[in-house]
Amino acid sequence: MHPADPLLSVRGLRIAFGPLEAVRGLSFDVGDGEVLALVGESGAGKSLTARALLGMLPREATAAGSVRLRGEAAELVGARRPVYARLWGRRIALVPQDALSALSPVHPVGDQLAAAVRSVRGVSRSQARARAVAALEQVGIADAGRRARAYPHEFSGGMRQRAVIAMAMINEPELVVADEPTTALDPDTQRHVLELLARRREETGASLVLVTHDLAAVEEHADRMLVMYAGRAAESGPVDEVFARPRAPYTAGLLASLPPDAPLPAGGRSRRLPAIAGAPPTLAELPAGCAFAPRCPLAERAEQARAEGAERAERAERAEQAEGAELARRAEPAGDDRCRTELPEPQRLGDGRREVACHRWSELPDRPAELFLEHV
Ligand SMILES: Nc1ncnc2c1ncn2[C@@H]1O[C@H](COP(=O)(O)OP(=O)(O)OP(=O)(O)O)[C@@H](O)[C@H]1O
Repeated sequence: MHPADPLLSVRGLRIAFGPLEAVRGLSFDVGDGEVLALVGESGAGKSLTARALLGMLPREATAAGSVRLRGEAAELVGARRPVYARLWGRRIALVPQDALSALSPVHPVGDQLAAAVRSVRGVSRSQARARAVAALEQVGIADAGRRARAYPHEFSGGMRQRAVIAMAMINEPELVVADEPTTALDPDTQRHVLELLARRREETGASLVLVTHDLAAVEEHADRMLVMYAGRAAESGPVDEVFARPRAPYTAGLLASLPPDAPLPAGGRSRRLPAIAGAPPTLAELPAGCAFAPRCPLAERAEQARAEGAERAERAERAEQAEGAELARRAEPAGDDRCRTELPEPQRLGDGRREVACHRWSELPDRPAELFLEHV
């Protein structure tokens, strides 16, 4: 890769379990110091994508496509363990969902951090130890010298997650992949841990791929977002632009279900929010065209228009108005069935920083949340 290339470049990534494809041709870049959020409902393929970047896919998964890290000669998709072992901690690191799975229960936390330092740098035991204590201090663990001697089970959930962030950052990797790093925590701790992750990222200048369901966190901490649906990108672009004007109906539906900042109406204890009806398809039942079509108000509107057009044409035909039938057929340009039959490919919009994979993105109204209100 050229020095001007992005730090990470993913092209046509596919991840399958036997005949079932969970990630179906995903391409994206991550620039230096950039925070890219991967969002989308459960099962969209976010975690698998994150794990593919780290060479940590489940054994039974097969991967195809390309993952390149700038400066690495090796193609990382399908790379053998020694290739990744060279990168782990030094160039790429994981902040997992579950801190306990990342920490050994039988060694004090400080020893684990020190071992991580020594695995990468030729420093003495006492230097590594000092570095471990400093790393715990950097993530806001008070009395770090004493706490370094404690075992993971002696830490609270929030402290463990901080320790895992310290571990991921200790050798200042260029790319950190955080897979739902706060889901196991209570909301207040979630906020603090995310802020900490963002601060450490900034201090080290690392790039971050953040897998999350939390759109408020995306708005606050990410530069760009990639919205995934059924293993593909529905939309991607700078966070402020996507939030201000989503282009894919799926993104619009996700954003519409975010609680608004405005206070509740007087006397109201809750408000009904627009929501996307239904659930994503399972891997075994992916629809032929756009996977979102069965839940998409634009696809539904087109379907209706098509049905009405066909009905009018039929009526005209019955009345032997051949000309009328032809006109009725032509009068419904929005009524074609591309959504149900053709997989939408990502298209670049404007200056190329945004992409959308939707046949009907140009039909999305200015206030798309209203499209989803009908489904509440
Ligand atoms: N080891 C596995 N064997 C079979 N299918 C799997 C395996 N791991 C993941 N999958 C399937 O791949 C799809 C994508 O999973 P993935 O965990 O990447 O989704 P996700 O978007 O991260 O969801 P969540 O937000 O719930 O973590 C899901 O349908 C999941 O059931």
